[in-house]
Amino acid sequence: MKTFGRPLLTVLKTSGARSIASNVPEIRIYEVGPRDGLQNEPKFVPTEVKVELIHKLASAGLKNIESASFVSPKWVKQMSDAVVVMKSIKRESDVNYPALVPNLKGYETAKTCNVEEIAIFPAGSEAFSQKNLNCSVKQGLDRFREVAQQAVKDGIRVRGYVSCVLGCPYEGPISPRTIAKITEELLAMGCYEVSLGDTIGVGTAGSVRRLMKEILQVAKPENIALHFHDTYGQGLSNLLAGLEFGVRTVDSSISGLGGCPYARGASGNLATEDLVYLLYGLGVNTNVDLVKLVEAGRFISNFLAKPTESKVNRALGDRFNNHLDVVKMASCTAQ
Ligand SMILES: CC(C)(COP(=O)([O-])OP(=O)([O-])OC[C@H]1O[C@@H](n2cnc3c(N)ncnc32)[C@H](O)[C@@H]1OP(=O)([O-])[O-])[C@@H](O)C(=O)NCCC(=O)NCCSC(=O)C[C@@](C)(O)CC(=O)[O-]
Repeated sequence: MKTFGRPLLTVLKTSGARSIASNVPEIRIYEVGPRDGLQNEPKFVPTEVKVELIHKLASAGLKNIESASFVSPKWVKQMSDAVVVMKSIKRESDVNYPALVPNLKGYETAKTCNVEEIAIFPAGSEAFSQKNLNCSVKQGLDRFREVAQQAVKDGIRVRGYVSCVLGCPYEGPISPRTIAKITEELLAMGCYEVSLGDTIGVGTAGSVRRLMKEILQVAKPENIALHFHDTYGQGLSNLLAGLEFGVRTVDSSISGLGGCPYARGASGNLATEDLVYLLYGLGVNTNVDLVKLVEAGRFISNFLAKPTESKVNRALGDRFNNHLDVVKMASCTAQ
C-alpha cells in the first residue's frame, strides 16, 4: 500500500504517533460495542450483561469504551439503563468510559454518573437529523454547542460525531464540504476529536479519500477519528484509506455489532476483532489481547443468540488460546 509514494507502515512509523514499545506505532481504538453495538438490539439486554461486556472489553486491553447513551428512553429504550450501567462499571484508572449525550438534559444526567467524557452527534444530512434528533442540522449544532460549552466549563472532555458522512439513507450522497463545515464547527465548540461516521456503511476507499482531502482543509488528522459501518464489507479498506491521511483513532465494535435505529439499512460496525487482527498484521501496536477480545465477542454473540459478524472471530474458532500465536499468524500473513 502506497501513501504519497511511501508504504503505509513507513507513514505510520514516521508520523509521530506515540509508540508503546520497540518503535512500533500506536493506533487508538475507540470501542463502541456497548453503545452503538447494542442500541439497535430489539430485545432489552439486561444491565448486568452490558456491564460484564464492558469489563471483558477492558480486560482485553481496550482503553476507550463508549459505554452508554443518555438519550431519551422514549427514542432508544435499549439505552434506558445508562445511569445504572455507568454507576455499576468497575472503572479501571487507565480506561476511558465515554457516553453519548443528545442535549442538556442528557448531559445533566451523565454528570451525576461522573462521566469524564461525553460524545455529541450532529448529522451530516437534514433528513437524518430530523429522524434521529427531531431537529434540523443547525438546531442540532446549536443544541450541541450548549452541551459542549457546559462540559468544557465542567472539565469534561467532548468528542463529536458527524453521522452520514458518506451517504444518508434518506438523501443519498452528502457533499464532503458539508461534512467538513460541521467538523470545523464541532472543533470550534470544544471537541477534542471528531469521529466521521459512515452510518450506513456505503462508503468506499474512493469516497473516504475524497472526504479526507476536504476534512484536512479544516482539521488536523490527530483530531479526526474514523467510524465505519461494514454494511457493504468495505470497513477495513475504508479504514486503510483513512489511515493513509494520518488519522490514528479508529472506532470499532465488538463482534461487529451495531446500527442506528433511525438509519434505515444501517448494519454493524467494523468488528474490533477484525481491526486488531489487521493492526497486528501491519505491525501496529494495539496492546489488545486478541484471544480475550474473541472471548468477549463470543460472550455477547452467545447472549444475543446470533452469530458473530467478525470474520476473525469466526475464523479463529478454538484454534488459539495464546494471543502471541495469533499475532505471529497475523504478522506472517502480512509479509
Ligand atoms: C434528542 C431527542 C431527545 C429529542 O427528542 P424530542 O422528542 O424532540 O425531545 P423533547 O425535548 O420534546 O422530549 C421528549 C421527551 O423525552 C424526554 N427527554 C428528552 N431528552 C432526554 C434525555 N436526554 N434523557 C431522558 N429523557 C429525555 C423529555 O423529558 C420528554 O419526556 P416527556 O415530557 O414526554 O415525558 C431524541 O431525538 C433522542 O433522544 N434522539 C437520540 C436518538 C439516538 O440515540 N440515535 C442513535 C445514536 S446516533 C448514532 O448511532 C450514530 C453514531 C453516533 O453512532 C455515528 C454513526 O454511526 O455514524
